[in-house]
Amino acid sequence: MSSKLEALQRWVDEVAALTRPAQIHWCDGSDAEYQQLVQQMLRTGDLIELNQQTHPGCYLHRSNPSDVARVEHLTFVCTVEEDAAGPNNHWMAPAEAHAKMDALFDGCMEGRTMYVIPYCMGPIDSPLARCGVEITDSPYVVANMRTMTRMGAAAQARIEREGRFVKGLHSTGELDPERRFIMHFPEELTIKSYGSGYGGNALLGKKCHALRIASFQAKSEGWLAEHMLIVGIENPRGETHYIAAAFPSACGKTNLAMLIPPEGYRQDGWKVWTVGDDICWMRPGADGRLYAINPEAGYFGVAPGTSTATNPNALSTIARDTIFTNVAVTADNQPWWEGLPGTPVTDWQGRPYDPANGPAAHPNSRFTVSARQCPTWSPRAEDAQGVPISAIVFGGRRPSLIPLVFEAKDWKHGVLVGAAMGSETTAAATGAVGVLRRDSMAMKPFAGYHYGDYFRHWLSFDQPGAKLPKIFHVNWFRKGEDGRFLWPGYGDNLRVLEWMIDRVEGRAAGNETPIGTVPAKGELKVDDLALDGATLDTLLDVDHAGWTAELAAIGDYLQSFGGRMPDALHAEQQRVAKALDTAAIAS
Ligand SMILES: Nc1nc2c(ncn2[C@@H]2O[C@H](COP(=O)(O)OP(=O)(O)OP(=O)(O)O)[C@@H](O)[C@H]2O)c(=O)[nH]1
Ligand SMILES: O=C([O-])CC(=O)C(=O)O
Ligand SMILES: [Mn+2]
Repeated sequence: MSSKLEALQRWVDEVAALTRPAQIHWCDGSDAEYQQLVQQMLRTGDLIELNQQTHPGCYLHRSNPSDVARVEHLTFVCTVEEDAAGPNNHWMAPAEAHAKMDALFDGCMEGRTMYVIPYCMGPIDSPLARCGVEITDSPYVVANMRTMTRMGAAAQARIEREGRFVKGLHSTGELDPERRFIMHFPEELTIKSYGSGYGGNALLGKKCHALRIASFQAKSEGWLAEHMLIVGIENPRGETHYIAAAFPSACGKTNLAMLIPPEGYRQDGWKVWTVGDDICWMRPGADGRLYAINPEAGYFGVAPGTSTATNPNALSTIARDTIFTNVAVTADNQPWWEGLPGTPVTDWQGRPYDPANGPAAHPNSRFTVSARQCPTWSPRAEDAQGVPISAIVFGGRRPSLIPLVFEAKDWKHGVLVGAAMGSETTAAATGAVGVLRRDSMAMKPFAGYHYGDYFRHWLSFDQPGAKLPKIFHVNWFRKGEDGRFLWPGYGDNLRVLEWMIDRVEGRAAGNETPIGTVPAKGELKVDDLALDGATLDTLLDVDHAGWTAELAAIGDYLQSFGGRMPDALHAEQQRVAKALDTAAIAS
């Protein structure tokens, strides 16, 4: 055994001494191991078999009804210095947090199996990839980690070679919301999560490692760990542009990453390639461009709303070998959620379906599935060097004001546009839904350090010789007075992406406004859409009075981060505010 593996063995021994499991299982990631876990979970009721004729290899997991989403109020970043975590995080002193967590973990695995999961985030041979080991007492977590990461022997070999890994300790505990904490120790590359079995709280490779810990590492190592999808758009000439887009949780990343081009585009030969649907790690390459990998190997996607009309690619992806969490089931035992045809008979809690109890599927019900099952899976997802990014897109759920699309003037403006992002809250986190909040770069719940330092890090990529992506902002969620979405969305979002690519290629002149460049008349290809001229005008309108108020609110928001907020960002906010003033005087 090498000395590096000893560090891992020592930590596993320490954890075992604390949690006192009946046995320890080192996961190898094999098919046989997965099948064994499934059989075991079918026996214990952790998994329920779905209709194997229609959905081979598909199972349902019903979680505790109090444990169905991320718990942002119980999620902490524990840095030595409080200000390093910033006002965007909950903070606890590391010693206090360790003491609190170790008391919870004390003896918590008695009589149970402790699983040791070596995993790699990113292609196993990629210099951009990073490894971790999750220790858990949940077979459901093991099964999901196998789909979501490169888990098992190859990851362990890389860990032994590198001698460096993120330590993640997890126990579902008693699922008592009063005894539930998700703690991050970025300076120690350590995560401790107790009392929840839900995805974002328990699959530690995902948000805890690949976003909170990785963003902290990325800051000192010169890269970016972001809550972004990565999609390749291939035009009829065979040229592919890769676009990375940050939308908050349950705001359309999976859907955009898998979009199916509108009929006319398909006939013309447009193709879409899915590289990632949730997380993106990017760094500058030798040519000055940003190169991105998807650290994940699977999708943990939102089920409700997924249908043949909205996301047929996702539906084909999840037709087999998928774990569904908190969906409803039909009379013939098929998974069901709002948006699908057919009728549910059993709701997500296993009760006979009664509309009086609310939706049949939980609004944050999810599917876990291998990325390779997606019909548009891009082989470039395995590219060790990553894909070059042509455009970065920010967006959120904004029922008013924010146009369908606009382009930032330059990188600095783009960082402001990302910092200023706002969105209505969704069911992906516990708490009220539909409340507008700032969610800078869609990283409010995930930036592992002070937002002021984070924006400074973003600004630092603007170096001589850098060939940075153009930055855009989109809003698929603008509503009319009747409360309905003005823009058809989904596949038709390709029309907006095409305009972005035209801007990147210098083919579209655009229309400059104080907040950025919007498509000029005729530049968005919407002729074959049932969209009247007035609606399109509304979608692209820049309401100066509304934007003046928005810029003031953005200014207050930036101020709230105090002295760590870079002056350049304040200056940029003032520049845009002034441009709006000047335009108002001129008109
Ligand atoms: N109106 C409208 N709804 C959309 C659009 N794209 C996605 N949605 C809906 O938004 C919800 C969430 O979409 P996802 O694509 O799963 O969200 P995500 O950003 O991947 O979410 P996380 O996995 O939580 O990070 C689903 O119910 C979709 O149907 C769109 O273009 N227009
Ligand atoms: O983390 C999760 O549980 C799912 C997810 O992608 C998000 O909430 O953004
Ligand atoms: Mn997400």
